[in-house]
Amino acid sequence: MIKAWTGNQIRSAEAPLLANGQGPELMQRAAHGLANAIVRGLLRRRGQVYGSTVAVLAGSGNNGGDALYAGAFLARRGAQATAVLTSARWHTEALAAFRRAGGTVVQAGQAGPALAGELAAADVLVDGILGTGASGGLRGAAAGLVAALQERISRPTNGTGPLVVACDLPSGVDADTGQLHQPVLRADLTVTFGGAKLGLLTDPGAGAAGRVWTVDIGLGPHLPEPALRRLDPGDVPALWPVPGRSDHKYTRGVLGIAAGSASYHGAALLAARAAVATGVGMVRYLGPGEICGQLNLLAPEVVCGSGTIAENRSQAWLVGPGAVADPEQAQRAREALASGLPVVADAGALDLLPAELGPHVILTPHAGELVRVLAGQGVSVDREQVEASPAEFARLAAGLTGATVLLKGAATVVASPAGTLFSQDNATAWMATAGSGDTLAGILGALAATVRPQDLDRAGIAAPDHFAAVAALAALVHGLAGTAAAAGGPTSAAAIGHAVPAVVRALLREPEQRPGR
Ligand SMILES: NC(=O)C1=CN([C@@H]2O[C@H](COP(=O)(O)OP(=O)(O)OC[C@H]3O[C@@H](n4cnc5c(N)ncnc54)[C@H](OP(=O)(O)O)[C@@H]3O)[C@@H](O)[C@H]2O)[C@H](O)CC1
Ligand SMILES: [K+]
Repeated sequence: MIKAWTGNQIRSAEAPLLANGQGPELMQRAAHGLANAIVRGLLRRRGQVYGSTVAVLAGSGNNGGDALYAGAFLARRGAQATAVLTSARWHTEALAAFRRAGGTVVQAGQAGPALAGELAAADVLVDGILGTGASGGLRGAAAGLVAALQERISRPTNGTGPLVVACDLPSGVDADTGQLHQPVLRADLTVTFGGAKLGLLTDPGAGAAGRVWTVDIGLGPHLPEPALRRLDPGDVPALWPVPGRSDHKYTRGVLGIAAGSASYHGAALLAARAAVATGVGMVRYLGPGEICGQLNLLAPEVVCGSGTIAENRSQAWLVGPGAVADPEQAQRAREALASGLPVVADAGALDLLPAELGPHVILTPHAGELVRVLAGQGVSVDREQVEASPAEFARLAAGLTGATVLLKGAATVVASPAGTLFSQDNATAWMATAGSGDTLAGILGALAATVRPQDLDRAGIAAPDHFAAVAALAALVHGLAGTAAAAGGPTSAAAIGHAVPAVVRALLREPEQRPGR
């Protein structure tokens, strides 16, 4: 499990060590970690550090200090290092060490217009302007320089242009929300200290951070419960509802699905097939007879039922996909939402939410649907605002509705009503295709019906976060299945579902054979 904290949590963990006079030692550990990561990057790209050109953008605070010490280390390894001071103040000892190591220093405010071009030609560009002490976005000369660099360095680089390495976080990324305060120089790699920052694992910050590498600087004993968690493939075996010898279909768990409508069949078919592929004791289906007929052909494992939610005993319900303008499906969704059973509420069901919900109800909106969910709670936001700060709005929606909220996106974020966050970044952009969300809903429904609370407890997930963890697990498996189905090219929602069994099989195998490694 990958854990992340807010900037303030990291700073508070650092406080007792600073009070003990260990500040310089922490900075040395951070700088060494940063320099080592850059050395590895240079070796991969050029085969050697000697003779490479390294440009360090250094702000006035300790973030600039870390970057300057790392620059000094690289200069001693034979790199030609240049520091660009973006403020009239700087970290005195670090700059002195940088100069002693042979580094060249320029002031951003005094440099001519050619500076950005020169920096863009370096082998490595280190962004050490702002760290956790930032307030808002870049200002003054730093803002001008980064805006000019943004124009010159296109991302993704496909291996051309400098290796951009962010020191602790890309300057302009809000450590606590992932919001971007432009201009932000998108990094290939972010080397973060003491613990990952929340804003590096949630969009849009995650998109600006590139790969995130955490350097242990000894804050561990002082860190509180993380503000955000990310499940990784290694977490799956402990959480997966692997059937036991004495299990039968009812003890494994039954998922009821009330999805689809006369005019929309596909969503129900995709969700039901994905649920079957995920491994569930049984899938019951309630909905139009034409869809039952198609399910008989495409997923004969699914049992078509009739009557009410209460009359079709299930461990969990999935309601909403493709359920448009269908009063019977709407009635079933309302019943399921009031049943007290775990419910995955997607698409059409998001417009039918009662005033009182609990964490066992998992809402699965995309950004546009979250806008509607929030409007139902009296909060007026637009899609752009949600996309600019998805973690913040997912948490707000969870808090207001009382439900668990899985907000779909490049990095999918899950918020529990208790305020805990998960984020999963396992998907590929090829998965942005119609029906992909229905497949996710089917996977999640199956897991909501089958994951055992005692396994979640044993994995250290507190009861109020159980359903958020189940949603994160579904997002992880959906992302890995989509990545496997796409295999670097186009894919379809049905193909994502088909890929689930093989992905789960591999996840349950020995560690070195797991996908996503
Ligand atoms: N947390 C740890 O365990 C460790 C952290 N390290 C590193 O330290 C930084 C945090 O350092 P800090 O000095 O507190 O803050 P910053 O380096 O982020 O910079 C704050 C200064 O920057 C100026 N500032 C603030 N906002 C802006 C802005 N929007 N635009 C331009 N400049 C801004 C401000 O200075 P002024 O002179 O302008 O007032 C701030 O004082 C952390 O991120 C780590 O990299 C340790 O080295 C290791 C342990
Ligand atoms: K930075």
